[in-house]
Formats: sequence, C-alpha cells, structure tokens
Amino acid sequence: MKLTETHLEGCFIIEPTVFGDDRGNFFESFNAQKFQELTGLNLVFVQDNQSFSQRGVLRGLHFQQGNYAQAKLVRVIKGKVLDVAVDIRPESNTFGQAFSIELSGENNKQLFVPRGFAHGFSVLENDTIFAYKCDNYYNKESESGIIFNDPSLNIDWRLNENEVLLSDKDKELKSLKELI
Ligand SMILES: Cc1cn([C@H]2C[C@H](O)[C@@H](COP(=O)(O)OP(=O)(O)O[C@H]3O[C@@H](C)C(=O)[C@@H](O)[C@H]3O)O2)c(=O)[nH]c1=O
Repeated sequence: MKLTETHLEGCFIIEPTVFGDDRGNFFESFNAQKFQELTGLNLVFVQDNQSFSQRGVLRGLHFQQGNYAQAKLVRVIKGKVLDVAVDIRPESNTFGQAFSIELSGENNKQLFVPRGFAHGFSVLENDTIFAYKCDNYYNKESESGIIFNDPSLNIDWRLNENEVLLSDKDKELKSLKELI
C-alpha cells in the first residue's frame, strides 16, 4: 500500500498492493490498521456507498455542511472515472483549487478526500461501478454542492458538453463564488 500526497494538503492517493497470479488478482481494498499507519489519521468510516453509471454521467460537486461534513475514500471497482476534489476550506492556502485523477477498475487507485472538500466525478466508461467509504452519515438537510462547470474552477471533466448527464439536483447547484 502506497500513499502519494497531492498539492492539496490532506488529500492523497492510495495504491493498494495487488497480488496477481494465474487466476487473476487479489488486493486489500481497505485495511483500517494500515490506513492509520500510512496516513496518521484516526478516523472511522461508518458508511459505504456504491453507484453505477454510464459514460457521460457527472455526479457532483458535492459536500455536506457543518457537523455532517464527510471525509471520503473513493475508488472504482469497474470502469473508469475522472475523480475531482476541490478544496473549500476557507482558511486553506489552496482554497478553490481542484485536484483530478483517473480512477479505474484497472489502476485500482483510491483518492482520500478530506472533510472540507467538494467531490465529484465524471464517468468515462459505460457500466462504471464507483464505491466509497465515508466517515460520517448521509444527512439530506446538510447536502450542498458547487456547479460542475464553475468558471473559477475550470475543471476539464474529459466529456463532450453534449454528453454530460446531471441529476436535476446537480443542475441547480451554484458557483463557489455564489456559495460564499
Ligand atoms: C449520497 C446518498 C444518497 N442517498 C439517496 C438520496 C437519493 O434519493 C439517492 C441518490 O442520491 P444522489 O443523487 O445525491 O447521489 P449522487 O449524486 O451519487 O451523490 C454522491 O455524489 C458523489 C459525487 C459524492 O461525493 C457523494 O458523497 C454523494 O454526494 O440516494 C442516500 O440514501 N444515502 C446517501 O449517502
């Protein structure tokens, strides 16, 4: 298991050790002890989520507010996404900056998105299964988000404009500037 820092403090990439053999492969997708040793974080993941999407789906950028803020450990089981974390911690030197990474069922990379970040992903392949662990429960009333094409973030989602499929909720999201 390997950890690589990103330019956003507290947001990092985790690559599990994959054991391949004639049958295929095996890896520990999560190990609490190793995660704590590697990251120095003492958090407890309390909810596991999974979504299934076709190419063109864009989910995000989402976060929960206040006491319901969530850290997320995200990965792709099958297919491919461009995963994006945006630092919206008001006191941060990198406030308003985004980090993007391709996560796939082939590279098995995971992204740790700390509390205080907005998170989203665009789906680059059909039949993509996305899975993630959260350190706080879902709370509908605390849901918030930033519109995916916020000009101040200037994120290249690697989709054609006419293929982007958003939920009704995500179409109504505001820009970061409007939120603060
Ligand atoms: C996120 C979530 C949704 N739901 C329900 C609400 C709704 O009826 C249905 C679909 O919810 P959404 O449209 O919000 O799903 P989705 O757009 O996939 O939301 C997710 O997007 C990614 C980018 C994240 O980072 C996640 O934290 C989460 O916000 O599932 C839960 O029951 N528990 C949950 O934890």
